[in-house]
Amino acid sequence: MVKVLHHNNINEEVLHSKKIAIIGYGSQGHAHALNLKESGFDVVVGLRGGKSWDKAVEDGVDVCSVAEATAAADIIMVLLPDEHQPKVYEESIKPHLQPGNALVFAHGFNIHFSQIVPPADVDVFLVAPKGPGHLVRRTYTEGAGVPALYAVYQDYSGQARELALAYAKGIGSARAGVLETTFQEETETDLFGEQAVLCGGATSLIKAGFETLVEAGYQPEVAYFECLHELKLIVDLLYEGGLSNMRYSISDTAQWGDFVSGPRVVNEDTKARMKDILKDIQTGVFAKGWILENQANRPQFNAINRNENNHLIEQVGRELRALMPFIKKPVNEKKEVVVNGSR
Ligand SMILES: NC(=O)C1=CN([C@@H]2O[C@H](COP(=O)(O)OP(=O)(O)OC[C@H]3O[C@@H](n4cnc5c(N)ncnc54)[C@H](OP(=O)(O)O)[C@@H]3O)[C@@H](O)[C@H]2O)C=CC1
Ligand SMILES: CC[C@](O)(C(C)=O)C(=O)O
Ligand SMILES: [Mg+2]
Ligand SMILES: [Mg+2]
Repeated sequence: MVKVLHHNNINEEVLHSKKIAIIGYGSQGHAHALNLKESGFDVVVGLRGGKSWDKAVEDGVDVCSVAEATAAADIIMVLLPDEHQPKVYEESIKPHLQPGNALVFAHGFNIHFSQIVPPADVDVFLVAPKGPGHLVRRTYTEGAGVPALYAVYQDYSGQARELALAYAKGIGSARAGVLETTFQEETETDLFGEQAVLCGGATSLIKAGFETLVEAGYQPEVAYFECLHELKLIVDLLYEGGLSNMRYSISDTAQWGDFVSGPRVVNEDTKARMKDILKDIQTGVFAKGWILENQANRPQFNAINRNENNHLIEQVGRELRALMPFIKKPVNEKKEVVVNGSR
C-alpha cells in the first residue's frame, strides 16, 4: 500500500520561517488562510477589492493586493478559480516572484495543461485537499481534517517536498492522511471524480430518480426526501464504514434491491461512458472546451446554470429545508430564495 502520512510523521518546522500568501479567499482560500493562521503560521491574503476582501478583513486576516502579497511572501498559494489564474498570474504574481519562492496550487489544471509556465528558479508544488473548502475549514475547527494529495513539479530549493507536507499539516489535512501524487494524476483523477461521480454523476442520478417518481405521479416532496435528502444519511454511513457499513444499517429488502437493481442503472454502458469522459480529460479535450467557454464569457455555463437552479427539485428542496432549521445554513450563505417565483 502507498505511504499515507499522518500528523506525527510530518515536521512542519520548515514552514514556520516562511511567509505564506493565500491568493483568493473563496471556498479553499478562506479555509487555508484561517487554518494556517490558527496552526501558528504567518499568513497574508492577496485579493482585489470586493466581497472577499471585506470578508477577509471581517475574519481578522491581513489583506493586501495580489501583487503586494506575492512580493511579501515566500510561499504563494494560488486559490483563485482555475479559469482566472493564468491572467492574474501573468499580471500580478509573475512580476513579483523571487528566486527560491514556492508557487503552490490546490489543483494541477493550469500547470498540467500549460496555461501557467513558471520560471525555473522557483519551487512548484500542489497541496490538493480531497474535499470542498468549506469542509476543510469546518472539519479543522472540529479537530478533524480533510485528506490531501501533494505533488512536486519543480524542486528548486531542495525543500519542496518538506514544504508541501508542512503546508498540508498546517491546513489540518495530516489529521486525515496525506499522500504523494503527480500533477498529472491529481489533475486527471480530480476532474474525472467531480464529473463522473461526485458532482456530475451524483446530481444526474438524483435528478433522474426524482423525475422518474414525479413523472409517475408521486408527490415531489416524497421524491425529494427519497432521492436527495436521504442520500446524505446514506453517504454518511458509506463515509464512516464503506459499502458494508451502509448495507449493515439498511433493511435486507433494500440490500437485495441494491444488489439486483443497482447494476441495472449503473452498468457496463455507464462505465464505457465514464471511460469516454476520462479519455476527454486525458487528451485535453475537456480542458480546451472549458478554456474556450470562459473566453466566450460562459454562454453555455450560464444557460445551464439558470435552468438547473429552476429545476423542480431545487424549488421543492428550498421549501422543505426551510422547515428543518437544524440543517446547516448553505455554504454560500445566501438566504435561500425561490427563483422565478414559487411553483
Ligand atoms: N472549491 C473547492 O473546494 C476545491 C477547489 N480546488 C482548487 O482550488 C482553487 C480555488 O478554487 P475555489 O476555492 O473553488 O475558488 P473560488 O471560486 O471559491 O475563489 C474565488 C476567490 O478568488 C477571488 N478572485 C477571483 N478572481 C480574482 C481576480 N481576478 N483577482 C483577485 N481575486 C480574484 C475571489 O474574490 P472576489 O470576491 O473579489 O471575486 C474569491 O476570493 C482552484 O484551483 C480549484 O480547482 C481544489 C480542491 C477543492
Ligand atoms: C469535487 C469537486 C472538487 O474537485 C472538490 C471539492 O474536490 C472541486 O474542484 O471543487
Ligand atoms: Mg476535488
Ligand atoms: Mg476539482
